[in-house]
Order: sequence, then structure tokens, then C-alpha cells
Amino acid sequence: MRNFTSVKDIPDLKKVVDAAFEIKKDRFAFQHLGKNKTMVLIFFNPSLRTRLSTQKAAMNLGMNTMVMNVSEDGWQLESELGVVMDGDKPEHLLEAIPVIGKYCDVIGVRSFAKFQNRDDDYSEKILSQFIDYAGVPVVSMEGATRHPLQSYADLVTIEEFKKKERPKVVLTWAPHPRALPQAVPNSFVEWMRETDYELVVTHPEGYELAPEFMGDVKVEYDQKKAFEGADFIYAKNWASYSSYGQILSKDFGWTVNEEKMALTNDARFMHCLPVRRNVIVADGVLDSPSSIVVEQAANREITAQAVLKMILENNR
Ligand SMILES: NCCC[C@H](NC(=O)CCC(=O)O)C(=O)O
Ligand SMILES: NC(=O)OP(=O)(O)O
Repeated sequence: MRNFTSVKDIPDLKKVVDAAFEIKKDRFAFQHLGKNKTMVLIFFNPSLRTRLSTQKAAMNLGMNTMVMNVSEDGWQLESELGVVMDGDKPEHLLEAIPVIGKYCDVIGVRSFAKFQNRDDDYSEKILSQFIDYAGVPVVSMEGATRHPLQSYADLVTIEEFKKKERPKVVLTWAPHPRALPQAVPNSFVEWMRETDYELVVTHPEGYELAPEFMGDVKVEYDQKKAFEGADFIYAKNWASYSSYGQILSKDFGWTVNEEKMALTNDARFMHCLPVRRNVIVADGVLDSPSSIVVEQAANREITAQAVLKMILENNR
């Protein structure tokens, strides 16, 4: 594996789950791999978990890390090709990316969907320029259409907490005041489809995810029906794909609450965080023993480390 931007970069899903559990046993056993290696983490958008867990993962492997919030600390970067740069952006990605690549051995990039143009977002315009011009391996720390470090941690968390071989996993849309990207749900579905779990997606009409991610995954428009017998409830808001970037509903009838959780098979509650309390999910669920959101976030360190370990081993 050179770059990590989707589940398709993973050669064998079972092996990477085992690799994560191996790291969990002793996360400092591979310090020799990263000695004198540097990771640069570039953020076009805010972060708490990805920033800290990926840095920690790199440090566990003996790497040095440098973090840059491009939107605040650096020159504003132009990404359009062939433009006359007489506006507010002093530097082009075409120079910035290879320069960053000269200072490090691995680059992590976070660049969310901009919601200006669906084709630009779904072609991963920024992330693919990093892959083309960096000269070193690139790890997605949430692109426009996927959040693979999150999904890998989600999978490991389900493996840790599942009580039956083939759990029923439900991805439910929930309301939110802002338009959020489809990266987390797309990616979650993409990873879950590689397992033999029973996967059901539930959302209001108009919130269908891109067909390339959904394939033949079952959509149940009745949220309560979807919750019946579920072993895991994964909540997330996303903006519409078909009416691209639009908020079609803020219906609090979709908030995950105790009454709905009672329909499940004593399900565990998951969310990638940050989560808006009493909008996405009621306090009563988030503060109950069924919530595993903190354990899920803790696994971000483990799976980021597993990814970096694979990259360091393969690019020696
Ligand atoms: N990295 C995990 C989620 C990041 C982002 N959430 C957010 O932007 C939430 C912001 C807010 O709640 O206002 C998303 O949905 O893709
Ligand atoms: N879940 C997640 O990626 O969190 P951050 O946006 O805080 O990094």
C-alpha cells in the first residue's frame, strides 16, 4: 500500500483488523519503523480527533510530526488549473504540494467537500493533486467523499463490541443545523459492504447516498422499522447528494432517543464525533452504557497507526 484514501487500498480486510488488534496489545513495539521519518499533517478544515490520534499514532511508531492548518497559518492556496492568480491566493497547490513532500516521508491531508460543484468534490480534486504531486505517500484524513481512517476505526470497534458473528448494523441519518459532507456515511457504507454484516441505511427521502457507494445496500425509509433488532446504531447527518449540498429536512423526529434505542437488540450507539447533543442524539442515549463513542474515537489512534505502519513497511 502506498496511499490510503479508501477501503480499496487495503489488500485484505481481515488482516488489517488483526493488525489493529496486534497494535492494541503493544502500541510501542514498532518504534524502529518510524525512526528519522517525518509525517506532515495538512488541515484545510478543523479537527480534534484526527489531528491528535494521527499525530499520536505517528509518534507511537517513532516518527516526527509537523501539523499545519492551511486555512489559518499558511498562504491561501489556489487549486484551479490555468487561472490568472491576481486574486487573494498567493500560492498554487502545484508548488506547495511538492515542497511539502520535500520535508517529509508521509503526508496526511484533510480537505472536506466544498459543496460548490459535485463533480469537483466527487473527483477528490484536492486529495488527488496531493497524490499526483507529493512524491511521498498520502493518507486521507477525510477527503470530500470518504473518511477511511474513521471507517477503519468503526470496523475495529464493531469487531470489539459485537456479540454475534453477523451483527445488524444500521446507519441512520439524523438532523443537523448545517449542511455536512457525505464522506463519513459514504465511507462507512463502503467499508461495511466489505464485511458480511447485515447493513441497513435509513434516512428521509432525498437523502439517498451516491449509487457508487450504496450499490445494493438496503434502504429502509421507516427509521423505527430499521432499528428493530439492530446490534449497532451508527448516527450521522449528511446533506443531500441528489440536491447537492442542500438541507432538505431538519426534522427532530429523526433524532436518536431512548425510545428508538428500545426497539433494538440492546444496540450500541456509535457516532464519529463531533456530535450535536439533543439534535443528532438525546443526552439519555449518549450518556448511557450503550454509547461507545469514546471507545470508537480511541480506536482512531490504533487504526491510524496500523495504516502508517503498513505505509512505512511498504515504502522502505
Ligand atoms: N470528521 C468527522 C466529521 C467531520 C464533519 N463534521 C462537521 O463538520 C460537524 C460540524 C458541526 O457540527 O457544525 C463531517 O460531518 O464530515
Ligand atoms: N471523527 C473525526 O474525524 O473527528 P475530527 O473531525 O475531530 O478529526
